[in-house]
Amino acid sequence: MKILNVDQIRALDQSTIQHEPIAPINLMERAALAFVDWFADHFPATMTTKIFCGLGNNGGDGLAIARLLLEREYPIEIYVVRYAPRESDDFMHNHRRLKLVTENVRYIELSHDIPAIRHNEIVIDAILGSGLSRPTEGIVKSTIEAINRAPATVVAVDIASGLYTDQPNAPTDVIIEPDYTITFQLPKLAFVLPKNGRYVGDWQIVDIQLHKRYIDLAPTPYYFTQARDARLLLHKRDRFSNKGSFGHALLYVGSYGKIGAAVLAARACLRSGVGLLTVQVPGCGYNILQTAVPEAMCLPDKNQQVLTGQSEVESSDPAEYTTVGIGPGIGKAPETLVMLRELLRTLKKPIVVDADALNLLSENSNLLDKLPRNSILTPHPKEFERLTEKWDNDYQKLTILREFAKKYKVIVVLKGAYSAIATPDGDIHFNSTGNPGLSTGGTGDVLTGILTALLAQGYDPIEAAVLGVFSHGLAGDRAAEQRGPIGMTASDVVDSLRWD
Ligand SMILES: NC(=O)C1=CN([C@@H]2O[C@H](COP(=O)(O)OP(=O)(O)OC[C@H]3O[C@@H](n4cnc5c(N)ncnc54)[C@H](OP(=O)(O)O)[C@@H]3O)[C@@H](O)[C@H]2O)[C@H](O)CC1
Ligand SMILES: [K+]
Repeated sequence: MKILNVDQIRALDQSTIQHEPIAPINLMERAALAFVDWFADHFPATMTTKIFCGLGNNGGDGLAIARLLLEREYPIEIYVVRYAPRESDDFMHNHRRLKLVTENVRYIELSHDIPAIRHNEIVIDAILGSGLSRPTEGIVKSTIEAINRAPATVVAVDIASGLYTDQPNAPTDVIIEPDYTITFQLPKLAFVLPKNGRYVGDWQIVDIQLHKRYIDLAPTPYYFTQARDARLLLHKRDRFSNKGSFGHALLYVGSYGKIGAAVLAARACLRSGVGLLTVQVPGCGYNILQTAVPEAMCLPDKNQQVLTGQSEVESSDPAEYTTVGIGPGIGKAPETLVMLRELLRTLKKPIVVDADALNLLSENSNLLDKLPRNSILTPHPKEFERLTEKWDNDYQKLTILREFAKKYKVIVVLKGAYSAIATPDGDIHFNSTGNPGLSTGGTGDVLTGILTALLAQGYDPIEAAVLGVFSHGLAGDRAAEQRGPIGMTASDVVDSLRWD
């Protein structure tokens, strides 16, 4: 699913009006109805609902929502925040329609007009939407502060008032802090950025049938991966396939004290459909790996403690494998750096690079140029910062991320809530799955195993990254259902992987 910018959203609105065709006021009615359907599914008609409307189209939505909720017999109190002399046409139209069914519309011009809000009430925020053009001030700001102080449940219409759709807010900006945001048709870039968490709450998209062809043709670097997008990427298995059809992956993982990382990555790789798996671990990991993961072949490194790439048994030529994953638990020993350097010198096919392999790259940045094209790097924000530079805000971080992926022609999975996957073409795919339970040791090793398995099976590297990150998050969501987000472990994530 695409994420469009404010100008495109406005143009999409116009395109829908022209091509459907539909009168603007009827489109507003459709949006209001979609909101009210969601609202009625979540809150009973016994709860007092205070709705705060601005003077633009977001406020117009609010007035239409108020009328529709009155029809459904919700006890509604309607407040219009009169911050300017002019209202939008569709606001005025809905104002007139509302006045036909109720006299009960109050106006907030001064602070003392702001009502007290109690804890068992619901607030609907329709003050400002995607038309925000400057920081909130005056009576708008005071109303938002009063709503934020109140103990009520707050639901934002389209986007929290005061939050920019696709540009950074200043730290001093006053913005609604909703429990829910019900947004129209498309996700907004602001929703997937970490600093905005409290200004978004639990967000959901409602479909208002905006012009599909416009959306299909609109250029954007930003995408949001949902289940239906991920499902399209999944390769079907041929009935006559054999284990040779799904590649042979090599994992360079583990060091003394961190063989668990090797086990997790190996298990995840096997649970993600790799044909054959060989795991190279330091000598000390041999018995552990062979016992814990009998499905994998094991190459014990000559060195007992760290990886050097030299094996006890036979010399492993990484080029003979379909792909390589490197990093989980490997540490940063000088011998391991030599191994990484040699790997990057000789290998020309995409690999997966994680954890200490990334830290070795940031300490030896001349190696970045040597990364095979379309390799997948999986840093968390601290690792990414070490590879690049500090950022001031989430938008600047996205710019740095895109530039890095373009410059080195690699795919970067920046891990976190809504992991951001940057491609060498400059696109960013935000992931929709996952939960705070994934913030536990070993889940990154699991992701490396998954991505390595997908590359081994011949997935296009961008598709491997998008699908792998989605499936990892989904497994995390299943694990959280079973164990709860606090009790779940990385092993639970491996056990929850499913590919259907
Ligand atoms: N496109 C869609 O999918 C649909 C959107 N709908 C709803 O429409 C809003 C966007 O409506 P719009 O009128 O463009 O914007 P707002 O309601 O946010 O308000 C704009 C007016 O507010 C002024 N403004 C901007 N910032 C501030 C501020 N900080 N304080 C006070 N006033 C502010 C702005 O003034 P300008 O000087 O910038 O012109 C405007 O006067 C969208 O969010 C949806 O809720 C639909 O109804 C259906 C389809
Ligand atoms: K709003």
